[in-house]
Parts: sequence; C-alpha cells; structure tokens
Amino acid sequence: MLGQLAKHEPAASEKILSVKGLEVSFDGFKALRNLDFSLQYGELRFLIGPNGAGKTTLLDVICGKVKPSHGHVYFKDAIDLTKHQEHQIAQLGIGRKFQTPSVFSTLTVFENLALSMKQKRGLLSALWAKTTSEQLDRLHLRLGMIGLHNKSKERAGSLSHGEKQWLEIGMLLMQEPDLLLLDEPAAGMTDSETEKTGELLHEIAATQTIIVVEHDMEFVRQFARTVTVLHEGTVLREGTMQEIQHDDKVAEVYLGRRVERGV
Ligand SMILES: Nc1ncnc2c1ncn2[C@@H]1O[C@H](COP(=O)(O)OP(=O)(O)OP(=O)(O)O)[C@@H](O)[C@H]1O
Repeated sequence: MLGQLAKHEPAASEKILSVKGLEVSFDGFKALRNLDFSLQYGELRFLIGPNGAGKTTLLDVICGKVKPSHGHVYFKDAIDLTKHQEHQIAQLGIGRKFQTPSVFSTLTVFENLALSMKQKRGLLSALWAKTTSEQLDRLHLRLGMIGLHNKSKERAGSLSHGEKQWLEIGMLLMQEPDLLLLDEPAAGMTDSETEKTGELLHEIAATQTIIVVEHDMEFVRQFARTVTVLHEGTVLREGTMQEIQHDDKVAEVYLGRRVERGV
C-alpha cells in the first residue's frame, strides 16, 4: 500500500535538494556562511550542532521563511526555492513541522488528518465534504503509520504529548510532501515514544525524504543514517554517526562539550 503513495521514482543517486553557497545575515551577523549541502531522494538526514550553529535557519531558508542574502537552494534539480514564497514551497512538496505540536484540539484525530489532506477546498467545506474511498484509504494508512488507529475518534486535545507529535507528523503526511523538515520530533517524549518516533521516521523514509534537526544524541545514535554537523553557520562534517563520534573536531566543538556537561 505504501508503494502506491510514492509519486516519484528517481534514480537512487538523484538529488532532491542542493544548497549552494548559502548566506543568511541578521543585522550583519552571519547565521549561515557559504553553506553547501545536498540530499538524495529517500534520505533520512540528521542535522546536529551546537546552539546557534544555524540548523533552524537552514530549515527556515528551505521552507521559505527566511530569505538568504547569497546562494541558492535547488529542489528536484531545477526549482530554486529562494525565488518562492513559503506557501508556494509547501505546494511544491516541502512540509515543515516545528517543535511544538499545533493540532486542532477540539477536533478528533480523524478530523485533524482529514482537514490536512491536499485539496483546493476551504477548511469548512473540507471538513463536511464527502471523503472519497481513495482519501479514506490514505487516512487509514496514515492513522496506522502514526499508531493512532484506536484513537481516531478521540479529541486531539486529549492525546499525550507524544501522540500529538505523531498526529502532527500524520497531518504533514496527508499533504504528501516529498521532503519533510522536522524540528526535534522526539523532544519531551518518553523512552518508548522516542523509540516509536524513530521507527516512524524510518517508515516514512521508505517513500519520502526527511531532514531532522536533533539535540538528543541517544536518539541520533539509534536512528541516524547520515549526520551533518553544522558549526558557526557552515557544514563542519558529514558522515555516519560512527564517523562523527570519532571526529576530533566535532568532539572539540560539540559532542565533547556535551559529554563534559553530561548531556
Ligand atoms: N530572526 C533572527 N534575528 C537575529 N538573529 C537570529 C535570528 N534567527 C536566528 N538568529 C541567530 O542566528 C544564529 C543561528 O541560529 P539558529 O536558530 O539557526 O541556530 P540553531 O543551530 O538552530 O540553534 P539551536 O540548536 O539553539 O536551536 C544564532 O546566533 C541566532 O541567535
């Protein structure tokens, strides 16, 4: 069933995102400096680095929230995202999830997902319009993926923090984005919720591409394939977690300091 949702079958080596020479300045302070970064289809990429390294700013540029002073961000090879507005970028197939879940708490889990479906209708008509069987299939598929099938009729406000996060990921998935940008998806979760979230990310990466900004190194160690370390607005290192953990420079600027502080 998952395979039916894959709209694009690119070659394994094809890039979905290519960031070149990116620079972002806030009142003269360079939050990103000459940053190059690329991502292939189906990757689950973790972005790590010390506070202020530029991780959130990079996601903000990709989704159009922040415009760079220099550089380009190419999506699917030809589309330069720096030339598009935030809502256009969402329509092009990039979904962003912020750290705090924002679900409609008085609506049920099912209604939250139904409202998020990619459609031209307005919010109210979307809620009352008849759901087609194809849409129902998609809704049930996503409900299953996020582990909330048995809570579909419960109000979102009554869910646990972790369940709300999964619902929001499910809502993003209903938009069928090709690229998902997730900001600390496991923050504040219990150990078992964190474990489930990691498994969910791997399941999503079977058909879509994901960038995760993360500070929880245990989570990264357990679930990361490739890790990019940002430092002072640029890429310091990239590799497997194994490689990153044994890198002296990364230890000096980030991981070593975290160990010393017991984080
Ligand atoms: N809107 C803004 N105005 C001014 N400075 C900003 C703005 N947004 C970010 N910055 C600065 O840019 C730098 C990079 O911030 P950013 O939030 O991207 O880092 P980060 O790696 O995500 O950090 P953290 O892990 O703490 O979230 C920081 O020094 C931050 O203070």
